[in-house]
Amino acid sequence: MELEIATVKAILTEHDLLKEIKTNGTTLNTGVTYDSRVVKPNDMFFCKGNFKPEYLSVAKEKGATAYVSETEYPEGAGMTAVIVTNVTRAMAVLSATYYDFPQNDLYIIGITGTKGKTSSAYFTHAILNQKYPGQVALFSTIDRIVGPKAEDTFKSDLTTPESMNLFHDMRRAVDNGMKYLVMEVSSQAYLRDRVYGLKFDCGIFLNITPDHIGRNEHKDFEDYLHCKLQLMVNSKRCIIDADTDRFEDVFGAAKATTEPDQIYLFSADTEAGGVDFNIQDNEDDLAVNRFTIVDTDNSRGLNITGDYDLNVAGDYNQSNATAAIIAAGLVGANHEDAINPLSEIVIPGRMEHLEIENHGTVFVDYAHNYASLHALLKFLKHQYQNGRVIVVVGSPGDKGISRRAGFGKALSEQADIAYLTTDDPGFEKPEKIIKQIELSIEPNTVEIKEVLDRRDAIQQAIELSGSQDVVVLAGKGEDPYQKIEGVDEPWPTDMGVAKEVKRGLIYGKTNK
Ligand SMILES: CC(=O)N[C@H]1[C@@H](OP(=O)(O)OP(=O)(O)OC[C@H]2O[C@@H](n3ccc(=O)[nH]c3=O)[C@H](O)[C@@H]2O)O[C@H](CO)[C@@H](O)[C@@H]1O[C@H](C)C(=O)N[C@@H](C)C(=O)N[C@H](CCC(=O)O)C(=O)O
Ligand SMILES: Nc1ncnc2c1ncn2[C@@H]1O[C@H](COP(=O)(O)OP(=O)(O)OP(=O)(O)O)[C@@H](O)[C@H]1O
Repeated sequence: MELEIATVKAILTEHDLLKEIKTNGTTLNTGVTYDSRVVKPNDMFFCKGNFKPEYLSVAKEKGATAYVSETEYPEGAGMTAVIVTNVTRAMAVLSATYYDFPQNDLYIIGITGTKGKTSSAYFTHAILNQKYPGQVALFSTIDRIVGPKAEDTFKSDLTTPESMNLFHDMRRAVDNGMKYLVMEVSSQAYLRDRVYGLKFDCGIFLNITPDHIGRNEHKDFEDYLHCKLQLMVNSKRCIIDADTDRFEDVFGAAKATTEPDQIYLFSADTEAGGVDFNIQDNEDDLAVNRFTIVDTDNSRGLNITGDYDLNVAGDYNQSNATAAIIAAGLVGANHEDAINPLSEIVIPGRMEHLEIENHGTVFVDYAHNYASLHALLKFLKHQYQNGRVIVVVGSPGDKGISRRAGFGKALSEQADIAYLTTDDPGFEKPEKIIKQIELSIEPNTVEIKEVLDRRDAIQQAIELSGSQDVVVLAGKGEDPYQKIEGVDEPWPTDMGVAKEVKRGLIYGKTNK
């Protein structure tokens, strides 16, 4: 792979991003990076985000010969300086060029929504992989799959990677023979130009509720919505959950660039008119999640109507699965292709459960804002009508401030006992975060217990529970870290702790 300076000039000019190029005579770069720690000789270095000029000095020392930046730096003297109007956009278009436009060899399905992106991505991947084995890549919050071998699956750092990593991983996927890519598209991906210039073959919009507002994220809800809508604007086909808040905005964004016959709507409201597919909920308890997709408009020609059993509980997962079934249906997967993968699928950290004799059933779930915690607790409360809903939850520091009030509200509405504890406090004090959640709990609705140590909180919640109760460990899913003051402290996962407690209860000792 290489990038000629003449090509850099042409691409940046085409995208109206070039201010000037001050060349040091180098005409070709053999590598690209935005991290001085991994620079190799003759790399092109991108100065982005919370960049510090000393990183450029390090990059130069290690042999980088060109840099791309919005301003010229004395530290870059002697290097080719590519000065641009917007460095994250420049990084996106130049990364696509460097990796030789892998997107052109992939059918790309992008999924956005405040909740359900990962679940829908796993459902879509599973169905397509059944139809086209070994040809479907997945870029999700949990895993990235870029090929059929074990070494082609690895953990993700971000929901949607930085553009350079995105195109790098797409190239790997294409070289490994992948033909389809299912990827989550966070609002941050648009805010930070991670998918700038990318056209999606199919875009899915699931839902929107307030989240991701605050420092480092969106300035307000309208900005959050605006970013999410960009997936509809940039998709050739659109699938929309018609039950979403702000439906008219979402539909409007889709219609702006997509012909009506390429927009597919579905609804969990069986009475809803004007949609292409209705979801009929046949049974949604913990053992069975059974639904039927009813086609209201046979002219769409997809062979996906019929009954489905979903292995992941939660009525909201019927909507996530329907979006996935339609998306896969658009590239040839039919009802038969979808039945088995959906009836077997397991998604790490989503609705994982553990039975503990004489104590409650423990659920580990990634619910970490109002909408998801509310949906989860409402579902479980309905399932465990004779028991109590005991929730262990905290809220992360340094981001998603609105989640704190959201947790308080969801707990007030559905929980019986709440253990307020630590979850990725970052540079904030967990006791302060806990107080903020507590202040949002309606008086006399929930019994509140403050237990700062998450391990203790989980243990106490399980020990307190009786056989009819449900214990919900919310927010972390299968996350193996606690983020504390800039350090990722290893965490045995919520399920790991629950299993330890179970062993302790069985063998008469705890493993603390
Ligand atoms: C606000 C935000 O999105 N920031 C992302 C962004 O940060 P940044 O560009 O400022 O980078 P930085 O890590 O502060 O460092 C500045 C630059 O200096 C470079 N550097 C740094 C140190 C050094 O020694 N040398 C060096 O060159 C870095 O490589 C970087 O290019 O680029 C970094 C990668 O370069 C990301 O890790 C970082 O994500 C942070 C950690 C983050 O938490 N992002 C969240 C908000 C996020 O993106 N979430 C969404 C949504 C998830 C959801 O829907 O739930 C996601 O898509 O994951
Ligand atoms: N459609 C939905 N509506 C409401 N809640 C949902 C929905 N889908 C999933 N959830 C809840 O949200 C949690 C997270 O789901 P999932 O990981 O699929 O969403 P996500 O959009 O990828 O989340 P995030 O952006 O936080 O990574 C689930 O564990 C479940 O509790």
